[in-house]
Amino acid sequence: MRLAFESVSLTLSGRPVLSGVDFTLDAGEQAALIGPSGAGKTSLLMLANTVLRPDAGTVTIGSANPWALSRGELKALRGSIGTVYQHPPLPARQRVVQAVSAGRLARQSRLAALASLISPRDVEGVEAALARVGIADKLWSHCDALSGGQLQRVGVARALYQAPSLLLADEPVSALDPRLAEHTVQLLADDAKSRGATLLMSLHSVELALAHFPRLIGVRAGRIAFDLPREAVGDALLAELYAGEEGSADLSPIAAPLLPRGERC
Ligand SMILES: Nc1ncnc2c1ncn2[C@@H]1O[C@H](COP(=O)(O)OP(=O)(O)OP(=O)(O)O)[C@@H](O)[C@H]1O
Repeated sequence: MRLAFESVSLTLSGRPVLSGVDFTLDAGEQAALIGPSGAGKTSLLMLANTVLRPDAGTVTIGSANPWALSRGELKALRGSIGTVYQHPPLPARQRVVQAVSAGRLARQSRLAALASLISPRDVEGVEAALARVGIADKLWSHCDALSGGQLQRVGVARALYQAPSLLLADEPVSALDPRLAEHTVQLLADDAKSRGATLLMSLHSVELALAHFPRLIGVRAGRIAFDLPREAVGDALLAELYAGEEGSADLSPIAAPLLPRGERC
């Protein structure tokens, strides 16, 4: 599914967050969003999944402007967009099987969705998605009994189960150890590729972005700083992108974003 931003601007609580954002991902294309904390990566992803509405400019998903659609059409469009959140918004007492099943809710009638929330119908399918992220044993656990990393993997399994045409991921591996992070980014990239889905993923790790994505979009202070094939993203460009980040003076431009979020704040 194609995703296009044209001169998109966003203001939140009276504060300009994004301005003049232009880029296009063709159907099946994959790109990583990188940039310093507070640059606007999450906001951009929330515009792409229609959680936020732009103040100016146009977001086009497939061939549709979501904000020109009827309620029913918008619901259908949202069903074809999957988002992996850094902190998956899962109710504490919900069971993992229900959380993952919910990935397909938007595609069901209201009645079927309600019934499946109470008693998931495709337990095998959900278990298979959980197995892909290594936590099939958590199928019947409550979400509040999981670690942060396990919760992130539930969020990934939910997106895999949904199999959306446009997959958006916001720091989906920030709570995972390096080996699991590597595996999970590869899993999402392979899954999107095998289905011809479009993938846009924000990452603090420039190393992961360079290793797994053919195209990198750098965001700084609410603007696109660069949008280039990975071969063209060198140290000087990265140093400029992350200039002023705490600790960046002591670290190579590549190493700085590799540090876990908490250690950079
Ligand atoms: N609801 C809000 N009201 C006002 N400002 C907001 C709101 N949400 C985010 N912002 C601001 O918008 C800017 C962009 O935030 P955003 O979360 O999109 O950045 P980010 O690049 O994803 O950051 P990080 O890498 O730390 O997650 C930040 O300066 C943030 O403080």
